[in-house]
Amino acid sequence: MTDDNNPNPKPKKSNVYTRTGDKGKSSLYNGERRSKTDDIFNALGTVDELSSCIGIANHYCKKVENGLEDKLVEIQCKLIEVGSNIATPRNSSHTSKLSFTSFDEENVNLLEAWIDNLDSQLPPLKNFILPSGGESAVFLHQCRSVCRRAERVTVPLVEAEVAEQSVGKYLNRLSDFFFVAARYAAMFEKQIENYYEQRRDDKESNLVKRELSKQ
Ligand SMILES: Nc1ncnc2c1ncn2[C@@H]1O[C@H](COP(=O)(O)OP(=O)(O)OP(=O)(O)O)[C@@H](O)[C@H]1O
Repeated sequence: MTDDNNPNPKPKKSNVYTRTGDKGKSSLYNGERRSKTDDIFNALGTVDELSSCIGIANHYCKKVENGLEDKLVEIQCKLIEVGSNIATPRNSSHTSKLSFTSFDEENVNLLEAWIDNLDSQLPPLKNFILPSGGESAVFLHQCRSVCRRAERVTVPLVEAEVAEQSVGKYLNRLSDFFFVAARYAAMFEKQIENYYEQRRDDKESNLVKRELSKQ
């Protein structure tokens, strides 16, 4: 019997897996093979994790149409470019690959403009915020803290001139964006934001709850 007549043909092998990474090594964008324990893969993996968190946050932002949706997708695209920069060591890659994966500092300026715009609408902050404020806000806070970890694991690569400085700046500014975006999302949904307030009398709770109101 030929394959054409087989009622249950085996599906064609997927190219999702090549098995080349089974022994714990993988490829950088310049073709170099390194252990998956390398700092570069740690940073790439953390940036990828951040993008997944943004996907969750955006799922909730879309439900309420709070206006952050397009920005979050735009950031996910930029994180692909951050990953390409990290995966192409500045100090050991061909010039053509370097220029193709350069990360434009203009991306940082755009984030700053978004931060300024959102922050100008928020009430000023006097206390530490506890991640709170509804579904969109809490996932945006998670994005903020995962982003800070992505920054921590990327900084040594920037210091070693493996990744560009613009990438370090972008991740640093991005956690600030998530902070204001989380507060904005809570305000948009008229949710309660929880704050920590230091009290002298330790019988009293440190928790303060406040609804955010538009400035
Ligand atoms: N564990 C990991 N953490 C972060 N980045 C990774 C990891 N594994 C691979 N990568 C990066 O992501 C790219 C795609 O990953 P993929 O899983 O296809 O690679 P692989 O494990 O080397 O291959 P395969 O899964 O086909 O055996 C790799 O080329 C590498 O740059």
